[in-house]
Amino acid sequence: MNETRRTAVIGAGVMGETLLSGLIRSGRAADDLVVVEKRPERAVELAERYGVTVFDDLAAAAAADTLLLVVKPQDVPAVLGELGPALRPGQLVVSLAAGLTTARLESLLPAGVAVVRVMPNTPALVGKGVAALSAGSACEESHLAEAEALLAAVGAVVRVPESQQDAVTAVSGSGPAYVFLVAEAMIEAGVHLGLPRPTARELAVQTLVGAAEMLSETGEHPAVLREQVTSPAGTTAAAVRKLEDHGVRAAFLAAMEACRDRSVELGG
Ligand SMILES: NC(=O)C1=CN([C@@H]2O[C@H](COP(=O)(O)OP(=O)(O)OC[C@H]3O[C@@H](n4cnc5c(N)ncnc54)[C@H](O)[C@@H]3O)[C@@H](O)[C@H]2O)C=CC1
Ligand SMILES: O=C(O)[C@@H]1CCC=N1
Repeated sequence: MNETRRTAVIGAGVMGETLLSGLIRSGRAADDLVVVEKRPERAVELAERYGVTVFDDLAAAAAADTLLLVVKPQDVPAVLGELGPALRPGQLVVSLAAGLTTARLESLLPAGVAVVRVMPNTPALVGKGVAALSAGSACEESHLAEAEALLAAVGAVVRVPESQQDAVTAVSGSGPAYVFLVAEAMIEAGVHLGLPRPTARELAVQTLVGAAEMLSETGEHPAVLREQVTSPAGTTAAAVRKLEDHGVRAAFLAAMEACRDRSVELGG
Protein backbone atom coordinates (compact mmCIF):
# COMPACT_ATOMS: atom_id res chain seq x y z
CA MET A 1 0.00 0.00 0.00
CA ASN A 2 1.39 3.40 -0.83
CA GLU A 3 1.68 6.28 1.62
CA THR A 4 -0.77 8.64 -0.02
CA ARG A 5 -3.87 6.60 0.71
CA ARG A 6 -6.84 8.88 1.18
CA THR A 7 -8.46 8.47 4.56
CA ALA A 8 -12.00 9.46 5.46
CA VAL A 9 -13.17 10.17 9.00
CA ILE A 10 -16.92 9.62 9.19
CA GLY A 11 -18.39 11.20 12.33
CA ALA A 12 -16.31 13.90 13.97
CA GLY A 13 -17.53 13.83 17.55
CA VAL A 14 -15.24 13.15 20.52
CA MET A 15 -13.42 10.16 19.05
CA GLY A 16 -13.50 11.33 15.44
CA GLU A 17 -11.82 14.62 16.40
CA THR A 18 -9.30 12.73 18.50
CA LEU A 19 -8.27 10.66 15.49
CA LEU A 20 -8.30 13.64 13.17
CA SER A 21 -6.05 15.70 15.45
CA GLY A 22 -3.67 12.75 15.92
CA LEU A 23 -3.41 12.12 12.19
CA ILE A 24 -2.65 15.77 11.51
CA ARG A 25 -0.14 15.91 14.40
CA SER A 26 1.60 12.85 12.98
CA GLY A 27 2.14 14.60 9.66
CA ARG A 28 -0.87 13.57 7.55
CA ALA A 29 -1.69 16.38 5.10
CA ALA A 30 -5.13 17.88 5.67
CA ASP A 31 -5.66 17.46 1.90
CA ASP A 32 -5.39 13.66 2.21
CA LEU A 33 -8.19 13.59 4.77
CA VAL A 34 -11.91 13.65 4.07
CA VAL A 35 -14.06 14.48 7.07
CA VAL A 36 -17.82 13.87 7.07
CA GLU A 37 -19.89 15.32 9.90
CA LYS A 38 -23.61 15.90 9.81
CA ARG A 39 -23.84 18.62 12.50
CA PRO A 40 -23.18 21.95 10.70
CA GLU A 41 -21.86 23.81 13.77
CA ARG A 42 -19.43 21.00 14.51
CA ALA A 43 -18.27 20.98 10.87
CA VAL A 44 -17.43 24.71 11.05
CA GLU A 45 -15.55 24.21 14.33
CA LEU A 46 -13.39 21.42 12.91
CA ALA A 47 -12.70 23.17 9.61
CA GLU A 48 -11.44 26.21 11.55
CA ARG A 49 -9.42 24.16 14.04
CA TYR A 50 -7.68 21.78 11.62
CA GLY A 51 -7.89 23.40 8.19
CA VAL A 52 -9.74 20.38 6.79
CA THR A 53 -12.72 20.43 4.48
CA VAL A 54 -15.71 18.96 6.27
CA PHE A 55 -18.50 17.48 4.16
CA ASP A 56 -22.07 16.81 5.24
CA ASP A 57 -22.66 14.22 2.54
CA LEU A 58 -21.44 10.65 3.04
CA ALA A 59 -20.82 10.38 -0.72
CA ALA A 60 -17.67 12.50 -0.16
CA ALA A 61 -16.10 9.52 1.62
CA ALA A 62 -16.97 6.90 -1.00
CA ALA A 63 -13.71 7.17 -2.94
CA ALA A 64 -11.40 7.06 0.08
CA ASP A 65 -9.02 4.10 0.37
CA THR A 66 -9.65 3.82 4.10
CA LEU A 67 -12.85 4.83 5.85
CA LEU A 68 -12.73 5.37 9.61
CA LEU A 69 -16.23 4.83 10.95
CA VAL A 70 -16.60 6.92 14.11
CA VAL A 71 -20.37 7.35 14.49
CA LYS A 72 -22.36 5.80 17.33
CA PRO A 73 -23.02 2.05 16.97
CA GLN A 74 -26.74 2.82 16.56
CA ASP A 75 -25.95 5.06 13.54
CA VAL A 76 -23.72 2.56 11.73
CA PRO A 77 -26.49 0.65 9.86
CA ALA A 78 -27.84 3.93 8.41
CA VAL A 79 -24.37 5.14 7.43
CA LEU A 80 -23.37 1.86 5.78
CA GLY A 81 -26.83 1.47 4.27
CA GLU A 82 -26.20 4.73 2.41
CA LEU A 83 -22.47 4.40 1.77
CA GLY A 84 -22.08 0.63 1.44
CA PRO A 85 -23.35 0.22 -2.14
CA ALA A 86 -20.69 2.72 -3.34
CA LEU A 87 -17.80 0.75 -1.81
CA ARG A 88 -15.83 -2.00 -3.50
CA PRO A 89 -13.26 -4.69 -2.69
CA GLY A 90 -9.85 -3.15 -2.01
CA GLN A 91 -11.29 -0.43 0.22
CA LEU A 92 -10.88 -0.72 3.96
CA VAL A 93 -13.51 0.12 6.58
CA VAL A 94 -12.09 0.62 10.07
CA SER A 95 -14.92 0.65 12.60
CA LEU A 96 -14.45 2.18 16.03
CA ALA A 97 -18.05 1.52 17.04
CA ALA A 98 -18.41 -0.30 20.35
CA GLY A 99 -19.93 -3.76 20.14
CA LEU A 100 -20.42 -4.06 16.39
CA THR A 101 -18.84 -7.27 15.13
CA THR A 102 -16.91 -7.56 11.88
CA ALA A 103 -19.54 -10.09 10.72
CA ARG A 104 -22.32 -7.55 11.27
CA LEU A 105 -20.30 -4.83 9.52
CA GLU A 106 -19.54 -7.15 6.60
CA SER A 107 -23.25 -7.95 6.28
CA LEU A 108 -23.81 -4.21 5.63
CA LEU A 109 -21.07 -3.98 2.97
CA PRO A 110 -20.44 -5.46 -0.48
CA ALA A 111 -18.54 -8.76 -0.32
CA GLY A 112 -14.78 -8.34 -0.30
CA VAL A 113 -14.62 -4.92 1.38
CA ALA A 114 -12.06 -5.31 4.17
CA VAL A 115 -13.16 -4.56 7.73
CA VAL A 116 -11.09 -3.95 10.86
CA ARG A 117 -12.78 -3.55 14.24
CA VAL A 118 -11.04 -1.24 16.70
CA MET A 119 -11.64 -0.32 20.32
CA PRO A 120 -9.73 2.90 21.05
CA ASN A 121 -9.84 5.18 24.11
CA THR A 122 -9.85 8.93 24.74
CA PRO A 123 -6.29 9.36 26.08
CA ALA A 124 -5.59 9.20 22.35
CA LEU A 125 -6.34 12.92 22.53
CA VAL A 126 -2.93 13.44 24.17
CA GLY A 127 -1.19 10.70 22.16
CA LYS A 128 -1.49 8.22 25.05
CA GLY A 129 -4.35 6.07 23.83
CA VAL A 130 -4.43 2.33 23.51
CA ALA A 131 -6.37 0.65 20.73
CA ALA A 132 -7.17 -3.03 20.22
CA LEU A 133 -7.63 -4.24 16.62
CA SER A 134 -9.31 -7.32 15.16
CA ALA A 135 -9.47 -8.36 11.53
CA GLY A 136 -12.61 -9.22 9.58
CA SER A 137 -12.86 -12.09 7.12
CA ALA A 138 -11.77 -10.20 3.98
CA CYS A 139 -8.91 -8.51 5.75
CA GLU A 140 -5.34 -9.01 4.61
CA GLU A 141 -2.18 -8.26 6.57
CA SER A 142 -1.76 -5.02 4.62
CA HIS A 143 -5.20 -3.85 5.79
CA LEU A 144 -4.38 -4.58 9.43
CA ALA A 145 -1.04 -2.82 9.04
CA GLU A 146 -2.80 0.22 7.56
CA ALA A 147 -5.29 0.34 10.46
CA GLU A 148 -2.42 -0.08 12.94
CA ALA A 149 -0.50 2.78 11.35
CA LEU A 150 -3.54 5.07 11.60
CA LEU A 151 -4.17 4.24 15.26
CA ALA A 152 -0.47 4.42 16.12
CA ALA A 153 -0.75 8.17 15.46
CA VAL A 154 -2.62 8.47 18.75
CA GLY A 155 -1.07 5.83 21.00
CA ALA A 156 -0.28 2.17 21.50
CA VAL A 157 -1.89 -0.54 19.38
CA VAL A 158 -2.50 -4.21 20.15
CA ARG A 159 -4.04 -6.98 18.07
CA VAL A 160 -6.65 -9.17 19.81
CA PRO A 161 -8.94 -12.00 18.73
CA GLU A 162 -12.35 -10.48 18.07
CA SER A 163 -13.89 -12.63 20.82
CA GLN A 164 -11.98 -10.46 23.33
CA GLN A 165 -13.24 -7.09 22.08
CA ASP A 166 -16.15 -6.77 24.55
CA ALA A 167 -13.77 -7.41 27.46
CA VAL A 168 -11.28 -4.95 25.95
CA THR A 169 -14.04 -2.33 25.97
CA ALA A 170 -14.58 -2.94 29.69
CA VAL A 171 -10.87 -2.49 30.45
CA SER A 172 -9.49 0.18 28.15
CA GLY A 173 -12.34 1.55 26.00
CA SER A 174 -14.44 2.73 28.95
CA GLY A 175 -11.54 2.54 31.42
CA PRO A 176 -10.57 6.23 31.29
CA ALA A 177 -14.02 7.07 32.73
CA TYR A 178 -13.32 4.96 35.84
CA VAL A 179 -10.01 6.75 36.36
CA PHE A 180 -11.63 10.17 35.93
CA LEU A 181 -14.27 9.16 38.47
CA VAL A 182 -11.52 8.16 40.92
CA ALA A 183 -9.77 11.49 40.29
CA GLU A 184 -13.01 13.37 40.92
CA ALA A 185 -13.64 11.44 44.14
CA MET A 186 -10.08 12.06 45.39
CA ILE A 187 -10.27 15.78 44.66
CA GLU A 188 -13.67 16.15 46.36
CA ALA A 189 -12.43 14.19 49.37
CA GLY A 190 -9.34 16.41 49.54
CA VAL A 191 -11.55 19.50 49.57
CA HIS A 192 -13.70 17.87 52.24
CA LEU A 193 -10.53 17.41 54.32
CA GLY A 194 -9.77 21.12 54.04
CA LEU A 195 -7.44 21.50 51.06
CA PRO A 196 -7.97 24.35 48.61
CA ARG A 197 -9.48 22.91 45.41
CA PRO A 198 -6.49 23.74 43.15
CA THR A 199 -4.13 22.06 45.62
CA ALA A 200 -6.37 18.99 45.89
CA ARG A 201 -6.52 18.78 42.10
CA GLU A 202 -2.77 19.12 41.58
CA LEU A 203 -1.99 16.52 44.23
CA ALA A 204 -4.59 14.02 42.97
CA VAL A 205 -3.68 14.39 39.29
CA GLN A 206 0.06 14.13 39.88
CA THR A 207 -0.52 11.10 42.12
CA LEU A 208 -2.45 9.34 39.33
CA VAL A 209 0.19 10.25 36.72
CA GLY A 210 3.05 9.15 39.00
CA ALA A 211 1.37 5.89 39.99
CA ALA A 212 0.56 5.08 36.34
CA GLU A 213 4.16 5.75 35.30
CA MET A 214 5.44 3.52 38.13
CA LEU A 215 3.17 0.70 36.95
CA SER A 216 4.32 1.15 33.37
CA GLU A 217 8.05 1.66 34.02
CA THR A 218 8.67 -0.91 36.78
CA GLY A 219 6.47 -3.65 35.34
CA GLU A 220 5.77 -4.66 38.96
CA HIS A 221 2.50 -6.25 40.02
CA PRO A 222 0.21 -3.49 41.34
CA ALA A 223 -0.10 -5.32 44.67
CA VAL A 224 3.68 -5.03 45.17
CA LEU A 225 3.60 -1.29 44.52
CA ARG A 226 0.63 -0.91 46.88
CA GLU A 227 2.49 -2.83 49.60
CA GLN A 228 5.42 -0.42 49.25
CA VAL A 229 3.11 2.45 50.19
CA THR A 230 1.54 0.58 53.08
CA SER A 231 3.50 0.95 56.33
CA PRO A 232 2.54 -1.46 59.17
CA ALA A 233 -0.39 -0.04 61.13
CA GLY A 234 0.04 3.16 59.13
CA THR A 235 -2.17 5.60 57.28
CA THR A 236 -2.45 3.67 53.99
CA ALA A 237 -3.50 0.47 55.77
CA ALA A 238 -6.30 2.44 57.42
CA ALA A 239 -7.40 3.88 54.05
CA VAL A 240 -7.18 0.66 52.04
CA ARG A 241 -9.17 -1.18 54.68
CA LYS A 242 -12.01 1.32 54.21
CA LEU A 243 -11.86 0.86 50.42
CA GLU A 244 -12.08 -2.92 50.86
CA ASP A 245 -14.94 -2.50 53.41
CA HIS A 246 -16.80 -0.51 50.75
CA GLY A 247 -16.34 -3.24 48.17
CA VAL A 248 -14.14 -1.42 45.65
CA ARG A 249 -12.95 -4.62 43.96
CA ALA A 250 -16.48 -6.04 43.73
CA ALA A 251 -17.69 -2.71 42.37
CA PHE A 252 -15.06 -2.80 39.59
CA LEU A 253 -15.94 -6.37 38.71
CA ALA A 254 -19.67 -5.58 38.56
CA ALA A 255 -19.04 -2.38 36.59
CA MET A 256 -16.83 -4.09 34.04
CA GLU A 257 -19.23 -7.02 33.62
CA ALA A 258 -21.99 -4.47 32.94
CA CYS A 259 -19.72 -2.75 30.41
CA ARG A 260 -18.94 -6.01 28.65
CA ASP A 261 -22.65 -6.93 28.56
CA ARG A 262 -23.63 -3.53 27.15
CA SER A 263 -20.99 -3.92 24.44
CA VAL A 264 -22.50 -7.29 23.47
CA GLU A 265 -25.98 -5.71 23.50
CA LEU A 266 -24.88 -2.81 21.24
CA GLY A 267 -23.50 -5.35 18.80
CA GLY A 268 -26.80 -7.21 18.60
N1 LIG B 1 -15.85 8.36 23.29
C1 LIG B 1 -15.10 7.30 23.60
O1 LIG B 1 -14.40 7.25 24.63
C2 LIG B 1 -15.06 6.10 22.69
C3 LIG B 1 -15.93 5.98 21.62
N2 LIG B 1 -15.88 4.86 20.84
C4 LIG B 1 -16.79 4.72 19.71
O2 LIG B 1 -16.60 5.81 18.84
C5 LIG B 1 -17.83 6.12 18.20
C6 LIG B 1 -18.10 7.59 18.34
O3 LIG B 1 -18.21 7.91 19.72
P1 LIG B 1 -18.15 9.42 20.21
O4 LIG B 1 -17.16 10.17 19.40
O5 LIG B 1 -18.04 9.37 21.67
O6 LIG B 1 -19.62 9.90 19.79
P2 LIG B 1 -20.11 11.35 19.35
O7 LIG B 1 -21.60 11.34 19.47
O8 LIG B 1 -19.32 12.40 20.07
O9 LIG B 1 -19.69 11.43 17.80
C7 LIG B 1 -20.40 10.83 16.75
C8 LIG B 1 -20.45 11.86 15.62
O10 LIG B 1 -20.99 11.22 14.46
C9 LIG B 1 -21.79 12.18 13.79
N3 LIG B 1 -22.68 11.49 12.86
C10 LIG B 1 -23.73 10.69 13.15
N4 LIG B 1 -24.31 10.23 12.02
C11 LIG B 1 -23.59 10.77 10.98
C12 LIG B 1 -23.71 10.69 9.57
N5 LIG B 1 -24.66 9.98 8.98
N6 LIG B 1 -22.80 11.37 8.81
C13 LIG B 1 -21.83 12.11 9.40
N7 LIG B 1 -21.70 12.24 10.75
C14 LIG B 1 -22.56 11.56 11.53
C15 LIG B 1 -22.49 12.92 14.91
O11 LIG B 1 -23.01 14.16 14.49
C16 LIG B 1 -21.38 13.05 15.94
O12 LIG B 1 -20.64 14.25 15.79
C17 LIG B 1 -18.90 5.25 18.84
O13 LIG B 1 -19.23 4.20 17.98
C18 LIG B 1 -18.25 4.74 20.11
O14 LIG B 1 -18.69 3.43 20.43
C19 LIG B 1 -15.00 3.86 21.06
C20 LIG B 1 -14.13 3.93 22.12
C21 LIG B 1 -14.07 5.06 23.00
O1 LIG C 1 -19.43 4.61 26.22
C1 LIG C 1 -19.31 4.11 25.08
O2 LIG C 1 -20.22 3.44 24.58
C2 LIG C 1 -18.01 4.32 24.31
C3 LIG C 1 -17.37 3.00 23.96
C4 LIG C 1 -16.20 2.89 24.87
C5 LIG C 1 -16.08 4.20 25.48
N1 LIG C 1 -17.05 4.98 25.14
